[in-house]
Amino acid sequence: MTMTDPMLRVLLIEDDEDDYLITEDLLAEASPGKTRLTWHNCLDDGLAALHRESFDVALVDLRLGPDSGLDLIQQAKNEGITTPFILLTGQGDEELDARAVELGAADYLVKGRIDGHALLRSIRYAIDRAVATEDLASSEAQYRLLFENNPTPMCLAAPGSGRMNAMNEAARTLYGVVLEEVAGLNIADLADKSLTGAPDGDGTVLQAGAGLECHRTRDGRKLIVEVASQNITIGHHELALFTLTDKTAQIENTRQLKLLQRCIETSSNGMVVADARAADMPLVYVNPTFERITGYTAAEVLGRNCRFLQGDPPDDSNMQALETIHRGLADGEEVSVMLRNYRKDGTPFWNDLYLSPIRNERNEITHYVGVQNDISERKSIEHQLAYNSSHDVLTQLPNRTLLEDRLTQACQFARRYNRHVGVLFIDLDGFKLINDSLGHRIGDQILIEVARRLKELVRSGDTVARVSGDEFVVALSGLTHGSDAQLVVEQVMSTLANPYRIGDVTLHLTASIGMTETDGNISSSAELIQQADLAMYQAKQLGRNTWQWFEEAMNSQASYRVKLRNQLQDAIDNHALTLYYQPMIDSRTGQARSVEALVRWEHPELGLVSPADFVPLAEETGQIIALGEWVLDQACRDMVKLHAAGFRDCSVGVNISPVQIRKTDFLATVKRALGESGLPAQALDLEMVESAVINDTSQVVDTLHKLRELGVQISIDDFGTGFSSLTYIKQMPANRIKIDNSFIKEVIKNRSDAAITRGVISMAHHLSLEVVAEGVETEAQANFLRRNQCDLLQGYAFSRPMPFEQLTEYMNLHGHRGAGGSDNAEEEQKTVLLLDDEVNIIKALTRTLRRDGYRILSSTNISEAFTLLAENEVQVIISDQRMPEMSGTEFLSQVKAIHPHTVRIVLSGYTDLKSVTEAINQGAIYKFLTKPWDEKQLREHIRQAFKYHANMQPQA
Ligand SMILES: Nc1nc2c(ncn2[C@@H]2O[C@H](COP(=O)(O)O[C@H]3[C@@H](O)[C@H](n4cnc5c(=O)[nH]c(N)nc54)O[C@@H]3COP(=O)(O)O)[C@@H](O)[C@H]2O)c(=O)[nH]1
Repeated sequence: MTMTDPMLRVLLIEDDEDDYLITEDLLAEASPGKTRLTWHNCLDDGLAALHRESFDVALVDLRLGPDSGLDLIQQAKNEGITTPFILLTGQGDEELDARAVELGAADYLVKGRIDGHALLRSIRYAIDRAVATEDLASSEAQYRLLFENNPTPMCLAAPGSGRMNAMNEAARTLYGVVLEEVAGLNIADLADKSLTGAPDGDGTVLQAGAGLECHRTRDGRKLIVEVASQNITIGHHELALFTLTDKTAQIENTRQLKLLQRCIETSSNGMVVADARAADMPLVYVNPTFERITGYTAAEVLGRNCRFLQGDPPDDSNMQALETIHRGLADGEEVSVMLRNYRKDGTPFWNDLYLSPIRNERNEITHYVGVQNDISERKSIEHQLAYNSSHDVLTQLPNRTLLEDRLTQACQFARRYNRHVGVLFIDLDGFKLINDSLGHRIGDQILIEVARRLKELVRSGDTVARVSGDEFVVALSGLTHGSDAQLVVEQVMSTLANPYRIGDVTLHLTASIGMTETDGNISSSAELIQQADLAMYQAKQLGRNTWQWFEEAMNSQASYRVKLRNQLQDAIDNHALTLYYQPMIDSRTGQARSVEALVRWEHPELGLVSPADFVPLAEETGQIIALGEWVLDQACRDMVKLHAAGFRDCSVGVNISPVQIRKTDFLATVKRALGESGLPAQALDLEMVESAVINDTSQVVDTLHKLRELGVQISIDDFGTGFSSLTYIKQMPANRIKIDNSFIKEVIKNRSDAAITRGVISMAHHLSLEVVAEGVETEAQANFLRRNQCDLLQGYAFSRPMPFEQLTEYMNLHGHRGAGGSDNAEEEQKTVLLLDDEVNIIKALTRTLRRDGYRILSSTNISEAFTLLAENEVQVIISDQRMPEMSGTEFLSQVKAIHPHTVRIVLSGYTDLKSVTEAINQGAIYKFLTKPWDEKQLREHIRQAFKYHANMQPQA
């Protein structure tokens, strides 16, 4: 029955026509005119009708000729026919009834037992059921469609076992599962089994009752899934419905966003965001660094345009930068500018600002982000560097670069206005000495003071510059005449000569000044400085503390010196130097027992160059250090060879420049030379002029003492030409004095020279020093010197300086083949005299010293001691201080005068400081030892005393 056809359309498939007629009657009786019955009498026709037409119900007889109504129903169902069936049979049969229902028949009626109403009721019931079943099927299909096509991935699984019942397409796509696989899956198969515990959702909000799980797709991709489940019943089945929302991308995005936020928050750059669409572009975000740089809090600035940073009134220096910003804003482009901004407290800072537009998907500018960097510190360093590159840090004076600049300007001015420029090159005399001896702190103070005095002296348009350590330049501009510079130089000289008071120290300084002048027509300002420098050098040569004008000839001298200096450096580097040796002859034996090493330069063009020509230059340039080291090393090596040839007692004198000895590592240099060559320290004699210690006492004298302790010998060279001050001689722990050849030259004719020579020999001997006469050219000179007990003679009379190869030959003829210092031979002669009025002390001392094998003489009274000294060769005397006849120091003072070569020691139980100090100062005693004595120490003192004596003595 349809809306268009109100008749009930009934199909009867029945092989018995009577039954058809009966059925027709029954229907007509029960529902007259309301049914339309169609009859077919066999299975095939019935089925064809069912396919062809639409019926509300089909009544099917059980027996259809050879066929069964049940087969028809089954076939019809199989072929998709949904028409409800009622099975008609001739008899009741329960089994048949059940089978019919099983096949989908709506009812089972027994023919002959039903009336029209029952039939109609059964038909209506069958139709209703069919409609209900169809409705249900359609609703099921709708739900399946909804499930299958739901965009949210979903699964249905058995609640207990988790066996998968269904997975919708979204879920299958998500996990990469094909439909056929679903039945074999378990809900647990979706989870990532390598991980335990819930993943970090990074604050992702989940629906109530849901949880996050780590899952894996079939191809191994990791998923973070929000899983929610609920139990549902479908049909009579209890099922769990899982909704699986993929949160992987969302969580990753959240993480990225948070990271980005943290970066912005912790950035060392200030960051601001302004809303480009709101009126006046207010700030909508500032990061903490912005707050730190500017001093404003976010709350104070959000909603405001950031121009408040530009100060009130706005800083004019920002004009150009602001223009760039406005242009960038108008063009929607990025800009980078440097702004002078102001913090909340009003202090300015340099803001290195980078402004960039942010666009939305439609390419519209929505915001501007500004990245700011406080570069105030960098700016100030740049400023400082710029200043330092043109100024001297210590004195704050312009340096050479700025000086040259100013000189160039001064020359331009001079050319234009017909004026002159004067340049004074000032070098402080002996400043290095002050620096080295009093320390850099005092040196620096002096330089600052010099700078101050010079600045005070010149006019404002003039320039005072510091061009190196102790060198200053004064540039005088706009002079009417070049010679006007002379007026200034005199003032400079006298100003600088005023005393310098630095703390407790008062110092006097002079300066050597070179001057030049120009009318401005020069090729470069550097040339002008160089001219003044050359003139200054000339002033130095003239004895310092003076000034000198530049002359053209100085240029060629200077270039010769520069050439020579370079060539000398090559000679040092390429070992083009050589050593000559000149023997020193023992005046008593006539044998050579010492030699002096004298350096020579084998110059490719000039031939053999004398050290007199290049040593002073090397001293000036500092090349003497490398040169001197080479000489020392070579001399030690040569001497070891000479010793090996049998001349073991021969020592070598090496000239040491004051520049060398002042170097703090000089001691180490000597030790290294001795160590590397194997030469005994006693065989090395360092010859130095007395001026080496002048003004520079403490450090140099200390070094000399340490050298003496090593056993190295010290000679005072060129004695008589310098101060010949006894104070210096006393300070220098020397063994020898070398009388300068200027005294020897005329010694046999000139009474003064003879007197001086005799006096020096005598004084030296009284100081237990050996004397060498230099420049002995004649036998007569030699005889005079011998008669006056000069110990050693050196000069052309015996030999000129010669190369080492010749020296060996010379030594074979004139040298002394020494025993090489056999300890036993020396010890046999070692005699010590003990003087003490207490016998027990004598005995105790004898016991102590006997162990060292000395010959021991002793006495308890002074006159006997004098007798013993006259009769015996005594080297060391130990005397008591408190004796009845006279004090020990008095006794030893007398002994010194008579037996100067003895080594004299006081051993005392009490200390009269005054007499002891006097005795020591007069050189009467070598050591002052106290009673009671430490045996070991005493023996060591005596051993040292013998050694000291041996070193003092001319070698036999
Ligand atoms: N710092 C160093 N100075 C050195 C070194 N080698 C040499 N010098 C010094 O150079 C100066 C010149 O030395 P030189 O030309 O070698 O002259 C020496 C002798 O040759 C010369 N002499 C020797 N005997 C005579 C003589 O009978 N008559 C005479 N007219 N001259 C003679 O005297 C010079 C030795 O001088 P001195 O050193 O003072 O004993 C000179 O000052 C050398 O010191 C070096 O390696 N380092």
